[in-house]
Amino acid sequence: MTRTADDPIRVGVLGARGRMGDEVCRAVDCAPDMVLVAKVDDGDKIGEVVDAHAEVVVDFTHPDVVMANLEFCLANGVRCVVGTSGFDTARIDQVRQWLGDEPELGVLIAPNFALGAVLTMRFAQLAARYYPTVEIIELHHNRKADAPSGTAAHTARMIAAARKDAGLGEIPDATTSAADGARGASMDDVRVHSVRLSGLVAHQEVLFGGDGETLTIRHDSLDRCSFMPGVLLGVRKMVQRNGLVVGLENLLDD
Ligand SMILES: NC(=O)C1=CN([C@@H]2O[C@H](COP(=O)(O)OP(=O)(O)OC[C@H]3O[C@@H](n4cnc5c(N)ncnc54)[C@H](OP(=O)(O)O)[C@@H]3O)[C@@H](O)[C@H]2O)C=CC1
Ligand SMILES: O=C(O)C1=N[C@H](C(=O)O)C[C@H](O)C1
Repeated sequence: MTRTADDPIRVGVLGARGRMGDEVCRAVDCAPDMVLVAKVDDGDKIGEVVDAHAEVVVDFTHPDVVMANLEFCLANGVRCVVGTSGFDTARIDQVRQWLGDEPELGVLIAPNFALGAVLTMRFAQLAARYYPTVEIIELHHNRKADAPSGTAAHTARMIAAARKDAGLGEIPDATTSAADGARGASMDDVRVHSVRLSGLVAHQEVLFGGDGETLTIRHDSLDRCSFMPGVLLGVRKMVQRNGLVVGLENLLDD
């Protein structure tokens, strides 16, 4: 279907009964320039998004199913805004391959849609070159499916790239662990510690250490509404943009 600027964006939501999906359905319902045309959860047929002529699908499902969802949407001409975690370099390359050399569809994969989380990652990337040591602590509700968080993995990747550009070597660490996991997981050679507690939503600290000083950058999502402006921005941008975008930061200054 061809769209005019006045047409509301037809949005489908995958994972619609989940914590994030439910919030996204409400945000889309309240957006004057969007219409919610399909709500799909586990056990429903994903083909509903095609039958309903969704232009953009928002996926907040599970790392185990998101790739199949993406493959289906792209094969059926539906643009995608993806919040689901679990995207490593291999998955990102696969999505790029599905889109092809001259993409006619757009996909946004955003490890975190909260403005403060995006800024935390940018600030961490800026600070990384100046400090010999850095570790990440991510803290989430205890019903989260995966660890470490997608945001922490992305932050570690950004820090590792900045350290490499600055010619910094391995992070010095003289500790011998007496218990498995005591030093967290190594993501791109950056230590990531995952805390899971009821009562939490989504939080992250990036700790830098130098000579006689530390710098801590912390972000807290206290409510899932913190993700909604980013999700809606992603939908508005990706309805008209082709190709793969990884990270909301790449759409903020457009
Ligand atoms: N990028 C970001 O800013 C954010 C990303 N996330 C990520 O989003 C994902 C979802 O998080 P959250 O909402 O808390 O998780 P939930 O478990 O609350 O929601 C996921 C929903 O997806 C459903 N589902 C499972 N498989 C399918 C499928 N094949 N098709 C459609 N729906 C399916 C689940 O159903 P059932 O329970 O029956 O299996 C569930 O209702 C996670 O990967 C999380 O890390 C979360 C917050 C912010
Ligand atoms: O599961 C969550 O809740 C979140 N998941 C994303 C992640 O894995 O980074 C984003 C945010 O941290 C909330």
